[in-house]
Amino acid sequence: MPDAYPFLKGHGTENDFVLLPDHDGTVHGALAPERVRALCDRRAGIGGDGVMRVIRTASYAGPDAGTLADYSGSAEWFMDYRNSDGSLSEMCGNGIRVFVRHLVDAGLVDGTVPVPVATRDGVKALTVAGDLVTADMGAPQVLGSSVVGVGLRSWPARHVDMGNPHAVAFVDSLEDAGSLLDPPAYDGGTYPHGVNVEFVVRRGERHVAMRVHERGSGETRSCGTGACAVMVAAALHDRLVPEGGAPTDDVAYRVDVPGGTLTVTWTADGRVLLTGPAVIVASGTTTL
Ligand SMILES: N[C@@H](CCC[C@H](N)C(=O)O)C(=O)O
Repeated sequence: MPDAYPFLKGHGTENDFVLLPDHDGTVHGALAPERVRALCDRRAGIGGDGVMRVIRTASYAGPDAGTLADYSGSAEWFMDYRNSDGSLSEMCGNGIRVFVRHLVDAGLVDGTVPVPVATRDGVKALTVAGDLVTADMGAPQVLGSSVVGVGLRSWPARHVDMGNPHAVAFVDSLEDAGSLLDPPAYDGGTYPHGVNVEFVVRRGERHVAMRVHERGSGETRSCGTGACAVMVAAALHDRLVPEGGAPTDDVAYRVDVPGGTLTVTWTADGRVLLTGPAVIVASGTTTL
């Protein structure tokens, strides 16, 4: 590994990421958890909710490379995503939108046509329209119910899988979840690999607001997969979509997060589309 190597910093609705270009897999080797933690450190590092290595799918040689090899024919680029604690996640909805913003800015893809990107949850298609980037997140899995807790309080939660696990709890006030410095309590039987927990309030018709405690990153200012899980839970609660079914027409919700606003659409053919801003705000070199 060189002494200094390039990085970029970007965010989507203030869910922020360090991007590490390593196109041919020659710069970083295995991305050790302690390096991810150092990069994400907001005082001693660059700061971020996660790290994304920008690597060609065919060049990735990590332990799960066998699965990803199936994707290399359909997606040139792989989003190698890590949470700020160094753990892997299958998917990151804001991250993949920032990832594609970088690919377009750098001239690595043609942003006028859908861009396929490989993730640990399969290949996603991204489209860019001005400031907005839309990720086709595929079909949600609605898996039943659970309970989450903060301190002495607990709430029923809907289990929605967007490639990664979510527990969505409707609350009276976003303040109910308190400071969220510690992870909410959850059922380890339902979520053996941990869970992202969303607290949701209604703001109006097809309009909700949320806070999130992300697995591996703590409370963040936004979570794209979380916004999708919240929208799915809200549309089911509002009976706009039948339990176990898909919408008859496209259904769209505005989802406010502390860092901005996302739009989530559940399409008549059962896919969830996540739309919002995504920007690159800095680039440089780092020795971390
Ligand atoms: N912020 C992301 C989700 C990142 C992964 C998550 N913390 C997990 O461990 O599943 C998003 O925008 O979806």
